[in-house]
Amino acid sequence: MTDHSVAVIGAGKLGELVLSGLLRSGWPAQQLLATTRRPERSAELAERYGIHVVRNLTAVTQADVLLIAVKPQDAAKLLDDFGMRVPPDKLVVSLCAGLTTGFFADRLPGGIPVVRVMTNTPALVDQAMTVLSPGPYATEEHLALTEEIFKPLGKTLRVPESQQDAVTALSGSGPAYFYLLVEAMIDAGILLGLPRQVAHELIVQTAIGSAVMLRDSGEHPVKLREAVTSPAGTTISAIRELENHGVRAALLAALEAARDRATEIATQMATPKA
Ligand SMILES: NC(=O)C1=CN([C@@H]2O[C@H](COP(=O)(O)OP(=O)(O)OC[C@H]3O[C@@H](n4cnc5c(N)ncnc54)[C@H](OP(=O)(O)O)[C@@H]3O)[C@@H](O)[C@H]2O)C=CC1
Ligand SMILES: O=C(O)[C@@H]1CCC=N1
Repeated sequence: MTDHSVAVIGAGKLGELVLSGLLRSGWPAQQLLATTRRPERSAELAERYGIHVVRNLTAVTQADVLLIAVKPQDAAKLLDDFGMRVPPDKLVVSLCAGLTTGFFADRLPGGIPVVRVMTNTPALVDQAMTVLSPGPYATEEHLALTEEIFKPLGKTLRVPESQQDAVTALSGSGPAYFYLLVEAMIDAGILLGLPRQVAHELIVQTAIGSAVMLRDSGEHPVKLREAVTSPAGTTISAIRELENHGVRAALLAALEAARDRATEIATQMATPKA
């Protein structure tokens, strides 16, 4: 276990998931700090996790690693407040969708390393997909430290920063697409006359079984789907309807829209308000 201290700057939904994961993995509470905007949120986190919730400037001064977890739209104001006062020995890790490492480097003193990270909400059950990219001044040592923070929360991968908007569209937002599919399939069970609880249990277990099989078999999804699809059987009747309704095309368009939105956020945030 590292002896580094970590501050989550803007501990909302995602920041809390990261904090709780670090505590589960044995990260000492006295090496964790959090900041929030609202005092009632600070009190809630301090009580729930026994960590120090402090002012941004205190966190920036005291912690070694600063995890920036505010909404992208709040990041410029946050950095206006303390960016230029970040001491030189800190590592800044951005969890913000869309924002580039350049956005942060422009608002920090020269030489501060910046790493861009996209993780996702299955961090809550230590099954996150966390993807890292080095930004200005980030060395192998900084990437390794970032991995040390996120590895206990699930899987980690490194990609060039140019791929991060696509990563955001796939794995960052990805849990939402699966939940939508599950929700729709449970509704279909209701349509077919099953009690809601039964439909829920069938679909959740089918989702878990399919996901574990995809991961553990290493097989291509086409092969796994073909094994379910009997000639003139039930599955192909359903698949014909999915294709007729453009589900595949809808997914391609949806993920492209998510990627484009990430890029647009960065452009909007980089442009100072007139
Ligand atoms: N939710 C998700 O699934 C994922 C989110 N992300 C990224 O994570 C980031 C956070 O998202 P999410 O957790 O959903 O959003 P939330 O709104 O839940 O969290 C943001 C937090 O930032 C706090 N905050 C805002 N301004 C300040 C400030 N000046 N000082 C201190 N704290 C501040 C807010 O405090 P308060 O509550 O007191 O107002 C809030 O708790 C975003 O950039 C998002 O793109 C990335 C991957 C997945
Ligand atoms: O919807 C969003 O913008 C954030 C980023 C990825 C997941 N949630």
